[in-house]
This record gives sequence, structure tokens and C-alpha cells, in this order.
Amino acid sequence: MYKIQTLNKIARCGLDQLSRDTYEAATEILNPDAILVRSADMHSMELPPSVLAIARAGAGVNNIPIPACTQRGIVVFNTPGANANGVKELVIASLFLSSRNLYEGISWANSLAGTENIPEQIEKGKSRFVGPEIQGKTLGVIGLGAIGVMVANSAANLGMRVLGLDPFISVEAAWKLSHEVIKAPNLDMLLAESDYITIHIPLKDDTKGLFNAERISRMKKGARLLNFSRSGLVDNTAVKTAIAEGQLGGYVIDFPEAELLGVDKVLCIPHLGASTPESEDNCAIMAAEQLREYLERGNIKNSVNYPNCEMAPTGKTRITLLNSNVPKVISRITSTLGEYGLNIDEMLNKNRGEVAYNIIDVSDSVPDELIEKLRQVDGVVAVRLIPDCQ
Ligand SMILES: NC(=O)c1ccc[n+]([C@@H]2O[C@H](COP(=O)([O-])OP(=O)(O)OC[C@H]3O[C@@H](n4cnc5c(N)ncnc54)[C@H](O)[C@@H]3O)[C@@H](O)[C@H]2O)c1
Ligand SMILES: O=C(O)[C@H](O)COP(=O)(O)O
Repeated sequence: MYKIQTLNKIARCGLDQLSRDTYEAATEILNPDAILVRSADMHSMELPPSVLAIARAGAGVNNIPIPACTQRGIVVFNTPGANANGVKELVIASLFLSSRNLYEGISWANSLAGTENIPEQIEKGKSRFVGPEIQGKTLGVIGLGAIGVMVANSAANLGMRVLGLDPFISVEAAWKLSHEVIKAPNLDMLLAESDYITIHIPLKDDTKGLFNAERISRMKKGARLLNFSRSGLVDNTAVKTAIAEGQLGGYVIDFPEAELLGVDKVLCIPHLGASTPESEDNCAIMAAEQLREYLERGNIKNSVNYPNCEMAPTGKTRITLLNSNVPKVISRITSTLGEYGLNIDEMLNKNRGEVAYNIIDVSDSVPDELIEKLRQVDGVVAVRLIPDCQ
């Protein structure tokens, strides 16, 4: 029986992937084998030694202490693209929301409740909420991954001139990008020419505070900024100053913090990007499937800290090893197997940066003592035995 701890509400159809005969999933559970999470902050959580894997039902993994997990041999997964359409639709909606002053206009209309001559007041007052159409305007998209590509393509379809910037764009994303999207040669050009800018990059050490006062000052005067990625990418104080000075025409944030609430021209959305039944289902199913594949077969798919590594099960005994990516570890592993007279039927080794992963299938039975010996091998971080791997 595998035990799964859920730290957030995970869509039922995802949990249904984990059959009740083999899995027990609960919010409180002793010695979990794996954790299923959405946005819960795990940085201060003490992870029990039993945890083998963490699956983030979503894209951003800044809520998970990745380096500490890697060091302990905990494989962390996310669900690339599973909620991208949900976010894209809200980004497109927010272009209109912000440009046409819809939130302010609707709030004002509602504030007239209980007063006289509503139609007259509406016609008199509406001119305060005039806002530009997006057709023909320039949208700068920073980050052309799962979400950025969808946003860029949809905006081009709506008649916008779209500039895209992603120095690390994947081949897969590049294939999906509309030929109408113009490659911005650098951030300066994108900042200077865009009427709207939307950010779709992960929050990391090198992206933190990307939109600071200096970069905002290089934006076109009155341009609007949309942030559906993470609050830490944009400096809130710089946003407030730039709005007060008219440099920024508006800011839409899906991760509002205290200092932004109630600020004029700031639209605070309560992290609704992926809050659609479709996105929640997609993420939960993908995360649960990835966990199953890892726990039951040792296969790694869509990990953010270990290499992807998949070997079709042979029905034999499978040994999996997580190790440091340094010379001689593999030879030490294979000679340890040799000492116990074990012949390797199939083996797959993949590395990623400082770590590596191995799947080894053997026909013979594996004594517990050998697994203990493998755990002692210099450079090996964790070892697992999966008998009769189907
Ligand atoms: N609001 C929400 O509910 C919601 C939902 C999903 C994702 N997100 C956030 O959006 C981010 C992007 O999601 P995604 O699914 O598109 O991820 P993704 O991994 O598919 O795409 C991220 C892209 O950013 C690019 N990138 C990284 N650093 C960059 C930089 N400095 N300049 C330009 N490009 C850079 C990468 O090359 C990649 O193509 C996530 O990391 C997450 O923080 C928010
Ligand atoms: O990174 C993500 O996938 C989003 O921020 C969605 O987060 P959520 O699953 O908590 O809605």
C-alpha cells in the first residue's frame, strides 16, 4: 500500500487514478511515500524520511524546497502545460478588463444602486471609463513556454502585434508559436515598444524582481503590465510609484499582496489562473499518473530536479538508484551487483546537472543485504527495490 499525503484540495478525478487497493490518500497520513500539492508552501515543512516523491499539480514549483529535495533523493514533478489554457483565457480577459476599465466601470454602476434616473446617470458618467481597444496594439510576451505561446498566438489572432521574448525557448514551444509572433531581439526593445506586457516565466533567483523601477521606467508611458506568474517577479513599490506618476497605465496581478489591495489601476485577482475545472482535472490526473509511474515502476516523467528516465517494465525485479553525477559511481554500483552474482538484464542511466538516475532490471532475487550495500556506495543517494515490476 502506498501512502499519499495531499497538502491541497486535489481534483477527485486525479485521486481516482490512485486505486484504493494500492493507495491511501489523505491530508493527514503517517510516513507518506509521496506528497501531492498545489500551491501550499512547503519551505518550512519537515519532510518525513519516508517521502520518495512530490508531485506539484500545476506549473510553478517555487513553493517546494527543490535543492533540499534533490539532496535527499526526493524526485519532484510538475505538470507542464496542464493548466496553460486556463491561464491563457484569464490573461486575454485581463487585457480587456484592464484596457477598457471594466472593473472600475462595473463597480461604479453598482454603486448607483438606490439612486434615481439610473440610465441618465450611466450615460452621463460613462465617459470616465473610456479605454483603448487592443486590436492593432503591441503586446510583449515574456516567456514563451506552455502559457506564453498560447497567449501570444491568441493575441495575434485578436489582431495584436505580438513581440515574444524567451532566450531559452524549447523546440516544442517554438513549433507551436504562430509565425505572426515577432521575436524581440532583447528586453529593452520589448519594453520600449509594448502597449501591454505579460509575464510568463518562473520565479527563480535570476528572475526575481525583473520588473523593478528601472525596467518599468523603460516601458512605454501608460503601458499596462500583466503578471500571472508570481508576485516576486515585480516590485510592488515600483508599480505603485509608476502608476501614481502615470508611467504605468495599469497592473493586473494574480498574486496580490497587502500593499496592492485597493490601489487605483491595480487589478488584484485572487490567484484564479488555473482555477477552472478543466485545469484542475488535467493537473491532478497528470500529477497522480506521474506519481504512480514512479512509485510502481521507478519511471521518471516531468521531473523538475531529476532527469526524465523511463524503461518499459520487464516483469522482473527492478532496482532504482539516485546518485551524484560524478565519475565511477556506476562502476561501483555494477561491481557491487557482481559481488552478489547478479547479472544485469537491462539498465538505463540518465543524468541532469549534478544528479543522475539509474533503472536496473535483474532476473535473480535481490537480497536485502545487497540493497543495504548499494545504499553505502559512495555517491549513491537513495536505492529502491521494486519486485515483479509490471
Ligand atoms: N496564475 C496561475 O494560476 C499560474 C498557472 C500556471 C503557471 N503559472 C506561473 O507561470 C509560469 C509559467 O508557466 P508555464 O506553464 O508557461 O511554464 P513553462 O515552463 O512552460 O514556460 C516558462 C518559460 O519561461 C522561459 N524563461 C525562463 N526564464 C526566462 C527569462 N529570464 N526571460 C524570458 N523567458 C524565460 C522558459 O524558457 C520557458 O519557455 C510558472 O512558472 C508559474 O509561476 C501561474
Ligand atoms: O503554478 C501554477 O500552476 C499556478 O500558480 C496554479 O496554482 P494552483 O494550483 O494553486 O491554482
